[in-house]
Amino acid sequence: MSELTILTKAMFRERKDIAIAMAGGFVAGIGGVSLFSASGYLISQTVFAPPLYTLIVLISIVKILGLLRAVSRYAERLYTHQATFSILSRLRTSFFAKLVPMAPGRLRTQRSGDLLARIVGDVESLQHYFLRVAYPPVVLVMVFLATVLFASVYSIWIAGLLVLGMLVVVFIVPAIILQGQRKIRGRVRQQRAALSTDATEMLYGFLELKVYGKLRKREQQLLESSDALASEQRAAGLQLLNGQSLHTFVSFLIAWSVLVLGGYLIMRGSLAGVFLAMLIMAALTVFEEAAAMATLPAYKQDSQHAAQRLAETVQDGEAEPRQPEASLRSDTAPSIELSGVSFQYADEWRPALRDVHIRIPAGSKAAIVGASGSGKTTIIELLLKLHAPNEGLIRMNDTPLEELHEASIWQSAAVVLQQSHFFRGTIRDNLLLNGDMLSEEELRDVLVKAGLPYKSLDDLVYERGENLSDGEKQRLALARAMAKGGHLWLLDEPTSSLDVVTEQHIYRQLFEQAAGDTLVLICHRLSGLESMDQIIVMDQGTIVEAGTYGELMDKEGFFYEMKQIERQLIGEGG
Ligand SMILES: Nc1ncnc2c1ncn2[C@@H]1O[C@H](COP(=O)(O)OP(=O)(O)OP(=O)(O)O)[C@@H](O)[C@H]1O
Repeated sequence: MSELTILTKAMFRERKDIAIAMAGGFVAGIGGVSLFSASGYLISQTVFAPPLYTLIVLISIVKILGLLRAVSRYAERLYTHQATFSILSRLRTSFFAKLVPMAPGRLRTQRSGDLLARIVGDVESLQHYFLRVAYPPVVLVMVFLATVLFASVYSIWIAGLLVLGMLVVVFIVPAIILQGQRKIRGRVRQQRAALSTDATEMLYGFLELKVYGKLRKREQQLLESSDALASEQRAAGLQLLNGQSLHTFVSFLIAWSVLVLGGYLIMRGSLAGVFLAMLIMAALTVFEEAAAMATLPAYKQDSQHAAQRLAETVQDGEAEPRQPEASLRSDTAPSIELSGVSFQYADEWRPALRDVHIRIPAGSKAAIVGASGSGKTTIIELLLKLHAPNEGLIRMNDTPLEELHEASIWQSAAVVLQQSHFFRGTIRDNLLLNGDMLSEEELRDVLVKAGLPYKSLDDLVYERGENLSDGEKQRLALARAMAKGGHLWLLDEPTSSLDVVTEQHIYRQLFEQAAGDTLVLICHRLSGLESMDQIIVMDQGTIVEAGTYGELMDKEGFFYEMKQIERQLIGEGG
């Protein structure tokens, strides 16, 4: 139950609304019982032709009780829902707050469709915990006890029968339903996760599936997943209906038992006959109030499982690191030093980086080149503190990275990652991710510098930048970094989809803006690296060469070889 602690805490914060809701629920509950009991009594009384004023008083009481029940039920609904939505918003913010720091690490390893279902569905299903699991039994027991107390005034036996009925509907029937729901709900959740993964994959991979002629097969698979989910849901629904029927059966059984017992007590002379209808009506109404107990197990199962999965999502991941106080100075270009850095991704069998030593003086420009998979991106991710090295030390401005608050690094850095994400909105929205206060003029200027002079700030960007070419996406990502600025530039293959002419134009603008800043550029193309202060050549997680362009060419080593191959490929000659 520890996963539900966060829920309990959120509920505690809404204690005022919950207390009002409970008061409302209690008054509505006993109002209902009193209303129907009074009606039963009124009907019985009419047989004795009582004086008119007695009937008037009784009818007025019935009317007042009806009104009281309606008003208090309204208050109960209003406050329970108010509390539920507040709890839900607290849960969402607390869950997302925990999720954000782990985004680069843990979230990448999860199936995105299933994760999406978890984040949205599981948080939503927690809203039922208060409304359908924690709240109803408390109010119900209060109403039951009040009814039992009321019944005991007339007959201790009938009161005892009601207690017995209460125990059965509050504990035994839900326990039976829970037993059945446990298995079925587990299967429903599995199928739902499978369906959302299949749907997400089909949505994202639609074009590839179509081109490779696999769309039909995937559609079939999706339909099968959907049918399987529907059939499990049907089974769960049926089981729940059976549970509700059992509940209704027990309720009627108790009401009939009250009738039989009441008849017996009347015959024995220990109960006045005029009260029998009242007691039967009280029994029927109080069990009707208990209808929520039949659906409670299903909601309990769902909320408990949702809380457990959410807790797993945020707890099993890389532990949220406690952020140190020190900040990277954002007003000057930082120096960078990696000494003996090794790093291995969690589920990988070989290290991505092995004993890497790099020194990038403040304000200098370094290019990292090397074969695909040689660990270049990993270096940028380590510099951004998205992961921590397994061995060795990374320093910025001579301060170890673990002593620097990660947000201060992100704030100082202008970053272009290999895959940038674009949001639905306009070019302007996508440029101003940080809400930076740049004028229209400055934003347009940035677009021109990044090689997008033909784009307007109001041009629409579809979800994930679907309406942009790969080259446009890269230029928009560069424009975003330029708009943000900073004294540390971390650029991971920012121009790999661009033609050489556009690339050179952008580099000129970029280097002009970054003059005096520290810049790390990962690139595959080796042209234009002459101006870099150092070039680091990587292979299989290690540095095989480092030096200026001239030094590396003179050395005729790894870089020289790569350059020769590139020249042959593009027919540059000489
Ligand atoms: N998130 C990850 N989880 C597990 N392994 C990873 C992850 N990212 C990268 N790797 C592995 O780490 C190694 C280095 O990857 P990295 O992305 O740093 O290479 P790279 O030199 O930037 O490659 P490329 O030029 O293709 O972008 C590769 O073997 C890769 O499979």
